[in-house]
Amino acid sequence: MNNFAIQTVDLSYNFGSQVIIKDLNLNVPKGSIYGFLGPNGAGKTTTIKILLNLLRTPNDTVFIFGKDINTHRIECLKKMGSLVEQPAIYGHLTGKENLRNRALLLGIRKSKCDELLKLVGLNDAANKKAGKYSLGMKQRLGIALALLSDPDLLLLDEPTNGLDPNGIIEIRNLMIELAEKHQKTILVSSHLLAEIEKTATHIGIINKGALLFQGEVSELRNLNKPALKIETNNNNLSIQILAQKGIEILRKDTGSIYLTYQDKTNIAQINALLVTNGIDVYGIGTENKDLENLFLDITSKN
Ligand SMILES: Nc1ncnc2c1ncn2[C@@H]1O[C@H](COP(=O)(O)OP(=O)(O)OP(=O)(O)O)[C@@H](O)[C@H]1O
Repeated sequence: MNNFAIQTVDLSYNFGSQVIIKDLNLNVPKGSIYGFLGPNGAGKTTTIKILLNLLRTPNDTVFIFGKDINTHRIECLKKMGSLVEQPAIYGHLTGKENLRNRALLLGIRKSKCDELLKLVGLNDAANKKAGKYSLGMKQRLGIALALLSDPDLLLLDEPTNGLDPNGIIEIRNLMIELAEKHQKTILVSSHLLAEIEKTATHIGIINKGALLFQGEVSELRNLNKPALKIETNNNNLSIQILAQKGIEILRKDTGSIYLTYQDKTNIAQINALLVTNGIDVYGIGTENKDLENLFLDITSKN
């Protein structure tokens, strides 16, 4: 029994001679909200297009719910809904008409459109021209269109790009509802960790086409060990004293030094060590690097 909605095996992709995706092994668990993160140009959209079979490689190794996309193309595509780049919306039609047109094409009952308008919070704006929708409303209509065929898996490429804080919260809540109440698996790309970490259960971090981290959000947080921040009257001498005792100095800035520590007792020992060596300790406390900085650290290393 395969527990992954998406699996890729050593996926690679070139545009001409430029390597865009390198040996990418994505594992997106069923039922997860998988935050696919990376700076601009990292290869997120290209990967999503490969997952949707819009771009193909000579040796595609993409499995959707355990099925090889090349040998089970239609079956795989039926399981997927997507929002990539701009949603395909007709501005001169209302939100409801946009959905009904697509439903007609796909042979889906009309009542499904009303259900979806409600689900994405566009009930009140159903009869308004979509051209007059805000960016956030357009994105939500795009998600409703992607949901028409009732796919198990949604691929959303930067759905919150350009949205104001309210629009971002609405999309975030919608994704949580879709995963928790409707058992959808969602892969959502972003270049901002802060936007994803509140929603995602799993994270994959990509840069220059290579996967740098993949795991549960808690595993990413565990990488984020807190540091002990100390301010003294003589930071250089303090560093020497600490280093002689084998304590690892993480970094220093103009006023403070940052080091590793184990627990509260250890903090007291470090303080005592400095004081007994004649150092005046002005301040000592723990500090967590925020996840955004951790993300920058990870992506700047390759
Ligand atoms: N059609 C194309 N022809 C040539 N190069 C391309 C093409 N599409 C994308 N690229 C290049 O592939 C790389 C990855 O682009 P991609 O759009 O997948 O990144 P991304 O992570 O989605 O970035 P963004 O957040 O900016 O959308 C970039 O260097 C881009 O210039």
